[in-house]
Amino acid sequence: MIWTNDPTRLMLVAGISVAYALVCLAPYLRTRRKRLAAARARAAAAISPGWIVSYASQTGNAEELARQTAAMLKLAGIPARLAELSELTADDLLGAERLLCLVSTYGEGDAPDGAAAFAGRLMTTALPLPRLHYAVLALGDSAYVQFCGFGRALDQWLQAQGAQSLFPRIEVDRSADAAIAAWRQQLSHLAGTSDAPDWSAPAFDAWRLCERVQLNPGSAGAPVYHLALGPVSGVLPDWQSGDLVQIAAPADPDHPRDYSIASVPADGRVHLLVRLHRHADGRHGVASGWLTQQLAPGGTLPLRCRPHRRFRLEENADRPLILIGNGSGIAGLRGHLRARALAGQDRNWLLFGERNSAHDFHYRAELEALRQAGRLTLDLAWSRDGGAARYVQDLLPARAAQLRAWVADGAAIYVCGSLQGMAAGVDHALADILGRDQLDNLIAAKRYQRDVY
Ligand SMILES: Cc1cc2nc3c(=O)[nH]c(=O)nc-3n(C[C@H](O)[C@H](O)[C@H](O)COP(=O)(O)O)c2cc1C
Repeated sequence: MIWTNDPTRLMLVAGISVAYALVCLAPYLRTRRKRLAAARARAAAAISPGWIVSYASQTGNAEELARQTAAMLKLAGIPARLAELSELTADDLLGAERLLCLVSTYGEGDAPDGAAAFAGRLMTTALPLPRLHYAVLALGDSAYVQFCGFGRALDQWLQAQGAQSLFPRIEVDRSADAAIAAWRQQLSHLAGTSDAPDWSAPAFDAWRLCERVQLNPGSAGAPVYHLALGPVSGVLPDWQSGDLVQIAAPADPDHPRDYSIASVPADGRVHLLVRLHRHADGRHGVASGWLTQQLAPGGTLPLRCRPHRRFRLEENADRPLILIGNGSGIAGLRGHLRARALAGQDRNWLLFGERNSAHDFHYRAELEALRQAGRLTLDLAWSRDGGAARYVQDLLPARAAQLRAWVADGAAIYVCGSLQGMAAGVDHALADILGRDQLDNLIAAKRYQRDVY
């Protein structure tokens, strides 16, 4: 060992030692820095992923496609947040890199109920979104004047905020397969994957018409029929009250029609209420004419059940229920009443409107039996009977206190029936009684659900 007291030499030795230590430490520090950065990035991605798949859907088509979109991205190794459009905040949009929007249109070019808050809150403001890349899949029906109105409005708003479109908006006319395939192809391209799962909708099964009864003989309105259907295979699918079926009429198989299910699986049959539609020139509607006039009892029809997530009871199953509807809208509400009877839930209030009590009181016997058993509060409006309340919405003002009390007690409100007249009338009456803010809160809490058409 060489020892020295020379301060210059000592300084030199110390300097060399520090430099050596730094050389040894550098790779460790570099690796640690990288590890920490990766962990930070992972945490950031978990909180606000770069990709958001958002949907606005009334009867579940856009929601289902959004789920499939998110699943496909996941398969390609891209974690995306799946969110209803109204869940997104300005910060979510400012922080996201890619936003895929799958949205339908309702009313007359309007946003679906679940997106009304987004349309009102964010689409009326200016947000700088130059970092955001987005794509829109707009679902609609070209029979409406405002075809894909909400999808188009959303696209325009995003563009106006400086967001960059990943590819031109794709519009889906009545669930057309070609447009959905185009969206899938764009996604495969974006995600860099070619082994995406097939998105074909579930197949139709053969069902049998077991029973058909006209519910309103003598009515001033079009005939309404109760249909009971059973699967030819004998195996009943599992559905929940509030769900829909799609039926493909032989004369128009590419455009299946949706009907609300009026029964529960415990009934052993799918019950539907079908009103015979008549065009101005006297021709019958393609699907309703076939189901109510041509198809003979015992005949078969192609049918598939469709979950209607926005109209199921789900987390409202234990709440008091206020059911409001008119005409054939009683179908979806009756499904809920049957589910409630099975579950032993007695806090049910039905407000229903039709033309004449003598002819149009669909399911009168069973509704009155429920009322007599103390399992249903029943309020009726007959537009042709000359009573004080003509339409179902006219029943509400006189019952404002009771309605507020039920809502304060945690009730959920389900509305089923005509969009024209009824849905808007009921919405205005509810807003007058509860206040628009409370009604918006009920929508956000999924305690105000609508199946209107
Ligand atoms: C009452 C009602 C109103 C509708 N209004 C429009 C409309 O104004 N424009 C349009 O393009 N489609 C309209 N549609 C068609 C829906 O957008 C279309 O059926 C879509 O596939 C529904 O998707 P969803 O299940 O995700 O809500 C309407 C449908 C219903 C039942």
